[in-house]
Formats: sequence, C-alpha cells, structure tokens
Amino acid sequence: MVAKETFAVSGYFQSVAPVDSQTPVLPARPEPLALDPSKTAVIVVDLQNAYSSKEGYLDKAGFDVSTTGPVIANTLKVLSSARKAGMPVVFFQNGWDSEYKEAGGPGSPNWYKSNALKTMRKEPELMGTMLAKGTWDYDLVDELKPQPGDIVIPKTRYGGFYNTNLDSMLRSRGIRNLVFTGIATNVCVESTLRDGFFLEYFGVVLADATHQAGPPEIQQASLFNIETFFGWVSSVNEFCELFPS
Ligand SMILES: NC(=O)N/C=C\C(=O)O
Repeated sequence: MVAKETFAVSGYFQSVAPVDSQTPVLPARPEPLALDPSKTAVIVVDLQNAYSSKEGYLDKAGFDVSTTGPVIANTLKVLSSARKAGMPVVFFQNGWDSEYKEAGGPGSPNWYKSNALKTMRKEPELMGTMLAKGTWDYDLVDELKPQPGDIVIPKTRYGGFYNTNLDSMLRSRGIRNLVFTGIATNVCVESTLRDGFFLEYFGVVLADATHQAGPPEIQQASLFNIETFFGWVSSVNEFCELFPS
C-alpha cells in the first residue's frame, strides 16, 4: 500500500518522497512512514536494571518503575521481528566508570542535573552503585541478551549520538531510519531521536515499548513533541505486523 502522505528514503540521500510499492509502510502518527528494512535499525535505549528494575537507580531516586514490565516484553517482540527482517539492533548502555570521572564534576551541567549523581551525593552509601560500569545497575536487564552481530554502545550522556560511534555505525550500514524502544521516553529516547533528526535520520518511537521518567502525562507530552516536531510515533503491534517474526 502506498499512502499519499507517506514519507520515505529515496536513493542515496535522505529525502521526502513517495515510495515504490515494494517498501513496507508503517502505520504511524502523524502519517504512515515507509521503512525499508535494509535502511532501518532498531535502537534499544538503556534497558538496564537502573531504569526498569525495582531497586535500580530510577526507583531509588523516587521515580515510579512499577509499570515498566511491558517495555521489556514488547522490546523482545520488536527484536524478534527486526532480526527476522535483517535490521541491525543497537543497545545503549548509559553510565560511567566506577569513579564517575566520565560523569563530569562541578564543571559539567551533568553533575547538577543527573538524578543519579544527586541521589548518591544525598546518600553517600550509594556511591559506586548507580550507573557504574561493572554493577548490576549498569547491566542490561537479564531478558535482553545482545546476540552476535548486535551493536552495544556505551554512552555517558542522555543523547546516544554524543561522544559515541553511533553515527558512523549507522551510516556505514546505510541506515536512514531509527526505530526506538526503551526508557526513558522523555530523556534518552527523545534526546537521541532529536539529535538523529538534526543528522537527517527518520526516527519513530514504538510508544508501548517505551516508558517515561516522571508521571504518566510526561509520556504523552514527549510523544506529542516527537510526532509534532521531530519524528513519528507507532506501536509494537503495527511494527510486528509489518515485519512478522
Ligand atoms: N535513560 C534515560 O532516559 N535516562 C534518564 C535519566 C538519567 O539517566 O538520569
């Protein structure tokens, strides 16, 4: 099906153009999005214990993680579809070295804004446990085991393009479309999708495979922002129906 309002990648350069009848079209808001699987990667954002597990950083910092379970289950469905369709899978892992040198000191805004660093300064006995490489908090959740060929990218700030090799990993594979799952919609997902927008990537969030940091209305606000200004919003079912596993 070729929708009149469908946006797609045409040729080498990213451009807005009608697609040929072979290109799969993902139902999405604010309009359907053509997703050529050979030009599409799935980005799994920070599905670490820190962000989705009880006793992880977000939980300890006072954010509600009681409804993050479906994000993991839905991401597994997406990964199964993506792998069958031959799409690269990228896992982000957010955090720093065990001495937090990579987090930045008082010369970095991150030192003031990171709720992990703030929580640990308030409760010094937690120092070394939150988002530090080598800890349970930093680990990806058990259910998500990267497979051979998957790309795992450590990052030290919210946006996945900043100070990482993400852009070259994607460009060298001809990737133009990014499908997002993970936590948190309004922080690392949105930051990465926005930076991708500036780099001419077409970003789509699968809403029910993401979760916000903050109250539920924050999820809606972030999705509104994405579909209105920076990209597209779809669902796990729509993606998995388009790319059956
Ligand atoms: N993964 C994220 O969206 N992280 C949000 C907050 C933080 O890392 O402090």
